[in-house]
Amino acid sequence: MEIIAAANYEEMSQMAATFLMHKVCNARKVTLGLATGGTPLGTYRRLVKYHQVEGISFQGVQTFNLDEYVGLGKMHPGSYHSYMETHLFRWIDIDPCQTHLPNGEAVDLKLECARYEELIRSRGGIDIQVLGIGSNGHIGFNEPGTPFDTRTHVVALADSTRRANARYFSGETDVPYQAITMGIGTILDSRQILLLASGIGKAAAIRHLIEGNKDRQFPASALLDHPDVTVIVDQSASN
Ligand SMILES: O=P(O)(O)OC[C@H]1O[C@](O)(CO)[C@@H](O)[C@@H]1O
Repeated sequence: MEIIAAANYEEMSQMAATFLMHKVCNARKVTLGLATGGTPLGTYRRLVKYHQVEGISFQGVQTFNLDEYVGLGKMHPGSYHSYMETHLFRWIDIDPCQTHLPNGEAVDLKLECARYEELIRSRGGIDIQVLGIGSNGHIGFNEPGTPFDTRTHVVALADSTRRANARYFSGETDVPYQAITMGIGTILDSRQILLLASGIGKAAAIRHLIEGNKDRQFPASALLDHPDVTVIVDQSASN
């Protein structure tokens, strides 16, 4: 695991965008695994700039997002479909047929998880998976206690996660109770992983990760088994 220290959020975002652009520019086709939340927003802003200012094309890129809330329509402002459209997809020339998220409105959620898992596999797997980290160590929506070999599945969200994400809704009561998330096993299948952490609220989680003890109660520690993980942390997250 390579740990890179950035001075601040802006530098972390620039480093992450450069890392991703390197892959996009050097391969005819690339599959990115994408995350939501506050952390990757600056990275996405920079990817948009690479397209709009430098003319870099995303036509050879396909994407798979980590997760989606159960019960929210794609157009719901709190959905991750909506987040991705607002912050990235609508501003770049990516083919909409090449952007994938789980369908949180599926009638049969188990079937939807199997479909998503199979789609990732049949499309050749993920080249680089971008991850944020929850203050409790969650990756995607895999909460503490999740076995490290899980595939895409439905999860009950931890109260702390619902509280942390209430800022994207009109209040905590509006935050869904369940989500579909790639499993930890699905994430570990990615050929490369780029984990980003910013802010003092992530410092304890980053310390825990760097300590290097695998622990099911700390989902991010599953990454210790992966051969190609880069972690970019800003100064406040590395304290
Ligand atoms: O980047 P944030 O907003 O701190 O969120 C961290 C993590 O929490 C989630 O938003 C889920 O709660 C993940 O998607 C994200 O990686």
